[in-house]
Amino acid sequence: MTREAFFVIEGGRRLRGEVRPGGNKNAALPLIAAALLAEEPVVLRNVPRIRDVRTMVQLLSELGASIEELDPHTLRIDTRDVRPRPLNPELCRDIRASILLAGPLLARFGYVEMPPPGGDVIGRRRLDTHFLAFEALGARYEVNRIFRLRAPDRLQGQDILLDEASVTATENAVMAAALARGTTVLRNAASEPHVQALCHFLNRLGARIEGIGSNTLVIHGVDRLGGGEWEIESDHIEVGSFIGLAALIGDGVWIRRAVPQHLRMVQLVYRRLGVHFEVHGEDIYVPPEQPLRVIPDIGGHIPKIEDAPWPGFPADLMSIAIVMATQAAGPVLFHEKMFESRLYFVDKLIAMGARIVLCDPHRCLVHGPSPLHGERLESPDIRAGMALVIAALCAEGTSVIRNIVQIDRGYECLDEKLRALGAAIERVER
Ligand SMILES: CC(=O)N[C@H]1[C@@H](OP(=O)(O)OP(=O)(O)OC[C@H]2O[C@@H](n3ccc(=O)[nH]c3=O)[C@H](O)[C@@H]2O)O[C@H](CO)[C@@H](O)[C@@H]1O
Ligand SMILES: C=C(OP(=O)(O)O)C(=O)O
Repeated sequence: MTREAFFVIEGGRRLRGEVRPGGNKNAALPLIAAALLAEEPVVLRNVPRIRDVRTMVQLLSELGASIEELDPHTLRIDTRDVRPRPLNPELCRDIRASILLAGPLLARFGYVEMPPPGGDVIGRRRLDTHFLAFEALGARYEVNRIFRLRAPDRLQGQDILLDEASVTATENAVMAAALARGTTVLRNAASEPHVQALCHFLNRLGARIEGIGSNTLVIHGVDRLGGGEWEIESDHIEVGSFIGLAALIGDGVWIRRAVPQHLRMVQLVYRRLGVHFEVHGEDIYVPPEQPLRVIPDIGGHIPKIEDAPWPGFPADLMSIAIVMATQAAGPVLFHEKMFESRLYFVDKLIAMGARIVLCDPHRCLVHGPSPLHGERLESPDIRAGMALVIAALCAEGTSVIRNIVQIDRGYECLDEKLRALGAAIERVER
């Protein structure tokens, strides 16, 4: 019988001290996939020990890669013995990032057959942009219950306009184009920190990618990629989550190695909720006693918080910002433009006492502050799960959060980190 894990949280404790975020999940996953392109071993440091990474590692191992854990956060990946084999459908369904195996496998073997990916249930997650890019590079594809991609002749560089700035589609296109014949120009490319990390890592292995950080990438195909090492940066979404938590119930919290360069938009948007944090070199300090108050737009208008591709406000911080808004005085409109079902979790916040109107699947109006009380909750996805943990830590009384397997997908040792800050949170397994 499989055991179920849940969090039991006693709200109302003030948090104080310091916390160190894990490596960026959405960087680790494409970097592990990119190891398939390298003809020599690669070493990845600061790899987060989270479920999604374990699944990705298992997928590569089943393909024949040899993966050694040099220390708890360092992987040495050698893919020289990888051969084209059917991919495990259950593992593919577990994570969205399994689709990231398509680009490197296509570039390396000219053929991929794979089951569809899974990932967070936050709305329909289209893959059309991935196939648009592969087709432009010369691949043919069939999409039935499984995806089949064929490019018997080497992929050929092209000038490609992506129909949306999809993160994983950009990563797949870059990996496929890195070994293509000739030059690819990838327009309307995503430029999130993890996309940039992938491009820099590939360059370290010998790829020739220009325009990193912009929305036009120029990829000069090379004949081979060698080995190399890379240190994954801290997860800016985890940092944004801790800032939110510390602003609500912190008595002074330091976040170490917090990649402040990736938090400029977060800082602007959190300011609308009256939340401030200080940057001290690579660290961030969230001061206590923040007067959480929604700052109206010029003219006294109700402000709006919406997500957008980088350098816009990250979609993965919307749920966190919504919980923050429940404790800030005044009204604020949230417009979730990227995912169709991410906002449904606000029903759980309403059950805890939050004053929120879900206007439609994409918009909700939050009017705080409202005291929250403990509830029995279920975590629908990683970020809503983290948002519910924050709400439970703010609430009066005890909350039970089930389905924390979702939270474990993206946050490493969350309960241990929170306990070290003074939170009353226990992981219970039954
Ligand atoms: C493994 C991984 O890296 N997952 C991340 C990746 O998912 P993923 O790569 O799947 O997300 P995409 O960037 O493809 O798209 C996310 C959503 O935004 C919409 N969209 C996208 C681009 C655009 O210009 N306009 C637009 O509306 C898409 O239709 C989709 O509904 O990026 C998402 C957006 O940052 C994050 O939430 C996920 O955590
Ligand atoms: C949506 C997320 O992840 P994935 O794309 O892996 O489902 C996330 O990290 O919030």
